[in-house]
Order: sequence, then C-alpha cells, then structure tokens
Amino acid sequence: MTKSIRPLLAGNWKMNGTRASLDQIKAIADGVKAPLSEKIDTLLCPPATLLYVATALCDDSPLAIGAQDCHQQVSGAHTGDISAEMVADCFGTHVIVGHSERRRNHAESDMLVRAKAQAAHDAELVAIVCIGETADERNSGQTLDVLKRQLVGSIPDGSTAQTTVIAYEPVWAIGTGVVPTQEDVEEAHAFIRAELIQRFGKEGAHMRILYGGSVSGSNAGDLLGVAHVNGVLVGGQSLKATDFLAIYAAFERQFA
Ligand SMILES: O=C(CO)COP(=O)(O)O
Repeated sequence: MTKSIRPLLAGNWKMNGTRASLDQIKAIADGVKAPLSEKIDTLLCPPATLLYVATALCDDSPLAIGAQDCHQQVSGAHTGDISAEMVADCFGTHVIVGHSERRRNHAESDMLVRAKAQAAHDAELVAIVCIGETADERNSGQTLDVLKRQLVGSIPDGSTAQTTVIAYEPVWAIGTGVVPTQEDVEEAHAFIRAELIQRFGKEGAHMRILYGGSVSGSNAGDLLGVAHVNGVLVGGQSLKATDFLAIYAAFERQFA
C-alpha cells in the first residue's frame, strides 16, 4: 500500500530568515532524531542566502536542506537567478519548483516549471513540484481539471519516485489558516495518485504526494491519516523550531 511510502516532512521558509535564524535551523537539525528519523525524511528549504551555511549546520543531522526555486538553465546571463547546480554545489539535495507564489508572482507556466524540474533532475536534485487550484478555480468546479493540467504540464518525462515529489497546495489554503476537509484532501490526493500511476506506472505509485497549506502541529496528525498523503510541505509553521518540531511529533505519533 502507499502508506509504505517513506514520509517526508518539508519546510519552506519562503522569503524569511537571516543569519539570526540560524539558531532555529540548528535547533530543528538537533530535534530531528532517531528513532523516527530512520523512518521519515525531513527537509528544510531556507532562502538561498542561507543554503551553504545551513547545510554545514546540518552536517551531523538527518535534516536535508533544499532550495525554493532554480533556473531552468545551468549557467549564463540570468541576473538574480540560481541554478540547480549551484544548489547542489551548496550540498542542497532538493529544490521546490512551481510554487504557487512563483507561478503567480513570476508568471511561471507549467512548461517553465517542467524545465526547472528537469534542471533539478539533471543536477541530481529531487524536484518538489507544486500544484494546486485557486479559490476561483475551486468554486467553479475546476479543481481536478487544474490539477490534471498542472501534473501533465509540470512533471518531466522520465520522472521517478526517487527524483520527484508532488506537493498539492491549494492556493486558498496557503497562509490563511484554512485547511480543506479531509474528504477534499483525499479526493485531490487520490486523483493525483491515479494520474501519476497512469503516466509513470510503478514509479507513479511510489512518488510522494505532500499536502501543503496551513499545516501545523495541531492538524498534521489528521492530514497524515488521509490516504495518499505521504507528508507535508509547511510554510509559516516551519520557521520556528518549536513549531516545526511539533509537526515532527505528529509524525512520531503516526509513524514511530
Ligand atoms: O506554501 C506553503 C508551503 O510551500 C504553505 O504555507 P503555509 O504553511 O504558511 O500555509
């Protein structure tokens, strides 16, 4: 069953965090301990400015470090961008691509997100490909159509369960404190699973599908109980070690 998929607890710091926040990264790295760390993966994606020092801080911890975006090309005249190779060079192991904030604020298309995921794969990084509908799309009954279009458009051919994670993040649930019902999460995740299996076969059956949007220590347990939820992608509640570790404790109750 898909519950045998190794769960992932991932944090996305977005445009938050300076050197003063390094003590939080250290506290998270120290708090991610055995025995649970032998059963689940943990990941933190700080801003690019902290990547290199964060990976050094996590040297003795199972906590992996990733980036929040990468350019689709390896190098060149792209002022302000970072490449997947640069992330790997800082010992990052993952990169988030296609977050709704980038799709919206930087007009990123499915095709561009796919190219970024491919760049991540080429640099031997795991791509966390984000998808999710807006409130308007949900209210007009288009949720599954949107998810299908984003899945088809944003995930490169040849993706595997090792190289690719899907994050379902309903846009209206991000940063709002509003979480979809368990039925809604289950419907979306089951749909995504079916689409992944149809396209990628056995690999699709084993790809991790994360839920993201207002996840906290108090709702993580319920979310993790939903079929085809193989972990969470956490924004606001990943910034402070105590909040992140409260979610880690919810994983402990579920998977230890
Ligand atoms: O966008 C998110 C993670 O990528 C979710 O953010 P919040 O957990 O703050 O709602």
